[in-house]
Amino acid sequence: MQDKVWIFDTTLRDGEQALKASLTEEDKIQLAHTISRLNVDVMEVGFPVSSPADFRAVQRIAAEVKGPAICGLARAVSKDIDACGEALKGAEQRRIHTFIATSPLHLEHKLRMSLDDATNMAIKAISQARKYTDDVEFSCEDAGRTPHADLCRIVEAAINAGASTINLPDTVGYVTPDEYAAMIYHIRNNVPNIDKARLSVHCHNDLGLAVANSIAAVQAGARQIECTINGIGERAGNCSLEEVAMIMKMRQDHLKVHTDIRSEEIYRASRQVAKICNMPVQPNKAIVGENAFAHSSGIHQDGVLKAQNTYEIMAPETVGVPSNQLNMTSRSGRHVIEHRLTELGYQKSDYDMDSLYESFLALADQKGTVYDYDLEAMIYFNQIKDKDERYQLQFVNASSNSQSIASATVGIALNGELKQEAATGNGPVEAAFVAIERITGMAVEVVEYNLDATGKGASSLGQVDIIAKFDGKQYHGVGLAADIVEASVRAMIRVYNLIDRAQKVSSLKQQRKAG
Ligand SMILES: CC(=O)SCCNC(=O)CCNC(=O)[C@H](O)C(C)(C)COP(=O)(O)OP(=O)(O)OC[C@H]1O[C@@H](n2cnc3c(N)ncnc32)[C@H](O)[C@@H]1OP(=O)(O)O
Ligand SMILES: CC(C)C(=O)C(=O)O
Ligand SMILES: [Mg+2]
Repeated sequence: MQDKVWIFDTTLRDGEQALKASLTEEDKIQLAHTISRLNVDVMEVGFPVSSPADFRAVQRIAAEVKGPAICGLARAVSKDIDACGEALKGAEQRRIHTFIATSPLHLEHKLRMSLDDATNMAIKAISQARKYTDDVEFSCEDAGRTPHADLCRIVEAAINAGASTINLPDTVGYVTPDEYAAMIYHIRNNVPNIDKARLSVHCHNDLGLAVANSIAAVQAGARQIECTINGIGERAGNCSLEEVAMIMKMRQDHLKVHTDIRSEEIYRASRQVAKICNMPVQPNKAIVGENAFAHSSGIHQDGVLKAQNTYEIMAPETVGVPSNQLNMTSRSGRHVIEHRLTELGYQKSDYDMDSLYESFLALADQKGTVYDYDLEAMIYFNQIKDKDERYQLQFVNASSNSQSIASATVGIALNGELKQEAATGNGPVEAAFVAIERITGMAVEVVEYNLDATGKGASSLGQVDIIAKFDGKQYHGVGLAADIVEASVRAMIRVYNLIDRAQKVSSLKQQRKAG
């Protein structure tokens, strides 16, 4: 039987500490339900003494969220322990987590006390916490920079006072994996009552080692990892839950431990945390980043199409990602194009791959990603010529000020004939879009609108990216101009031209079927 490693999620405590705006009570409740679906063992959900709102949030989660033990954080101070104990009263399983710093640096400069004083405060706090629950965790803050002998003294005293979990945090993300493992071994071998407690680790990512340190600690005998979804937390963040959980799942053969995490819930939880916490996930983030299961180069795509595990060590579905993604770019090869066209219902006899690939590369070099509708257009028109576009921008005039609604006039050459319309809106971009809608007679739904500066300083160009929906399909338009309204209008006109081309492709397809 393999050992279980407990997963202690602290997204709603340490993770929340890093946010620009604290989470509301409702946000916390929603996320607490999501985190409990991951089947974590313990959820640290706040610091009840810190504010009335945090006290209420912890109290509500304790009453409403079933499954994991609900935990609150408290300094080794009487009023913190009472606040924590009171807030957790409604929980089926409750844990009080109390802590005090033990490193010489923190003792001297922050707490301004000796290790003996800190030890006495810890003993008092743990004994007080035990009046509320049998499940008390004690942390030696900044353990990573604390001499091993000092850690042994305070840990032994904490266990004698009634702590059943001992956490040794690398609070400032300073230590290396071998040093961290050595610390865990030292504590296991030199604290006489250590068998009465579970050893826990809590790593920060200042040097990018939080996950590696946590795994090294597990290999040295730690049996609880403290972590957060997407690795959010103070400064560079905490150890990421999804990464350690998947390391222990995918490398059980080597690590010989397991967790109870329901990995299929990971992606959903990650997206909710990113959204509610307003902390986007970087695209290349392991496990949950947008590119974690995306393949963009021809050799990789060919490999994955032949056998998925050539370039995927885990199936995307294992972490709740619906499927992998094969991006078509100028680094793609013929195999992926053929595969995509087969998925779209084409047979090899419908196109000449060599000439299609040539057009594909030309387009991919020009615009980056090639979409399905581009491929189809290439089949029907062989190549895409901008001069054939139905809608060509002639001019845009927009005016706005802080006191009245904005207005815009747009002129578009439609099959060579100038059409112009004026409209108003909440801002000049909206007004211009309404004017375009009037000219084209078609309403599109803007799903995403992104504005970026290309270049430096005030002379930089505005780049607008629009994802718009029309008739169930999505279209991507990009516009670049010194004026951001013009960039927006150019991006939108691109969308209308893509819709026009898709409509032409679809009527050609029907004619071909009929004839
Ligand atoms: C490593 C970590 O992540 S620890 C958790 C960090 N999280 C937070 O700090 C979020 C919640 N914190 C808060 O709301 C506030 O800081 C409070 C309510 C805890 C305290 O607020 P204040 O009383 O105004 O104190 P302030 O935050 O300015 O200073 C902290 C005080 O706690 C002391 N302290 C710090 N850690 C501990 C501890 N573990 N045990 C006892 N006292 C401690 C400090 O020495 C300082 O004491 P001093 O006032 O005697 O100098
Ligand atoms: C409170 C403790 C566990 C902490 O967050 C840290 O040391 O980083
Ligand atoms: Mg921390």
